[in-house]
Amino acid sequence: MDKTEFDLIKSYFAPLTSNYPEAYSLTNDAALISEDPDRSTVVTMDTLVEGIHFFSTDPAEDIARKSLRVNLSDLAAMGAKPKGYTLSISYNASITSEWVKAFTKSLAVDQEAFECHLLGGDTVSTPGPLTIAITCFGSVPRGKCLHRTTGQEGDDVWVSGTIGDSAVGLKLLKKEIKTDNSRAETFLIDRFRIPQPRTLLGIALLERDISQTALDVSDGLLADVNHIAEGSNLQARIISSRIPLSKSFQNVLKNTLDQGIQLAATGGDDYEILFTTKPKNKEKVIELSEELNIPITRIGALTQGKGTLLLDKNNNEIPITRSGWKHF
Ligand SMILES: Nc1ncnc2c1ncn2[C@@H]1O[C@H](COP(=O)(O)OP(=O)(O)OP(=O)(O)O)[C@@H](O)[C@H]1O
Ligand SMILES: Cc1ncc(C[n+]2csc(CCOP(=O)(O)O)c2C)c(N)n1
Ligand SMILES: [Mg+2]
Repeated sequence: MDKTEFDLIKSYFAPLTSNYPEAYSLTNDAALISEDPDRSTVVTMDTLVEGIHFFSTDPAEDIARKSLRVNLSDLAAMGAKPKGYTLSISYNASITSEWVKAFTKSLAVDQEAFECHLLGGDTVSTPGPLTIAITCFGSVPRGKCLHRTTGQEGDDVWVSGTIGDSAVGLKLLKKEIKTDNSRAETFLIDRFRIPQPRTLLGIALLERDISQTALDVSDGLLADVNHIAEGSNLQARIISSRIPLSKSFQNVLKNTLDQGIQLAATGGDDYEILFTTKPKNKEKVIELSEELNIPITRIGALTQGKGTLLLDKNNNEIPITRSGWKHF
């Protein structure tokens, strides 16, 4: 690294606070967050570690986007509007100032797109892998948010976007599978590297009272829906044929689609919103899907019982050995 930590902060990080005066251009020890009496602040954090969450060969721009966007996805799952974030980077010896320049340039673009600002952070060195930790702040109407524990018996289970693209993108990057369809390959790898937080969907679900129960799919669809099942003391019944798969996913896995659906249901890194609603809200969900131009698919329901079942067309349970990512 040819710059000191103070040079990095001044050259690359301070400009990211330019639309947030209470960060004082990173010249103080900390920043302020002014409170709005009508809103509650939502806070979440996610840490990304090289080799665990991304590859050292991923472009700096994509590592930046992924670090911020996985946090924005958590805010969306709470129904929150993004506001700002703090950023801690543990640099190892392979990181150059050119890398930091590309990383912060990409953050600037996302800040604009998602209307959130850098508030502060921390800069350290590490003998270990590059590690990026972001704490993100957002806001909701005072005291109101989407929960994991409020599912009701008879609720429909819905999911945004398509599921499983990232898991296939990861397998392509790891060369565990191959395809000669280069357009599909690029699409799937982009889905792995560049999550699309469903910010407007989360806000609309909460503010229009369409749903009170949601989370974002990060570990794996079945593992994550099970948080809602467990938290709500109910059983989630997911119909395997209803899980939305992209054309690229289907094309690349066309010879092994049965295993492919299991990969989609458990692979993780989707960053789509999974939510439940009363069946009477079906039309509102369909209207919202059209308004936001995001596919939203009904994939199952909550019933009396325990746990999460993946069901085939004949309502028989499909056995699953691993429902999602586990760090240990
Ligand atoms: N080390 C920790 N200390 C305090 N709270 C934690 C810690 N780890 C997780 N949590 C809290 O536990 C809850 C669940 O966190 P978890 O990381 O499993 O969910 P998530 O962030 O939605 O998933 P993912 O990390 O896969 O995106 C959150 O409320 C989170 O703030
Ligand atoms: C290089 C590489 N190998 C494997 C994966 C898969 N992966 C890692 S963590 C995680 C769950 C979400 O993380 P967390 O629970 O920490 O938020 C998933 C699906 C990846 N993203 N990158
Ligand atoms: Mg987390």
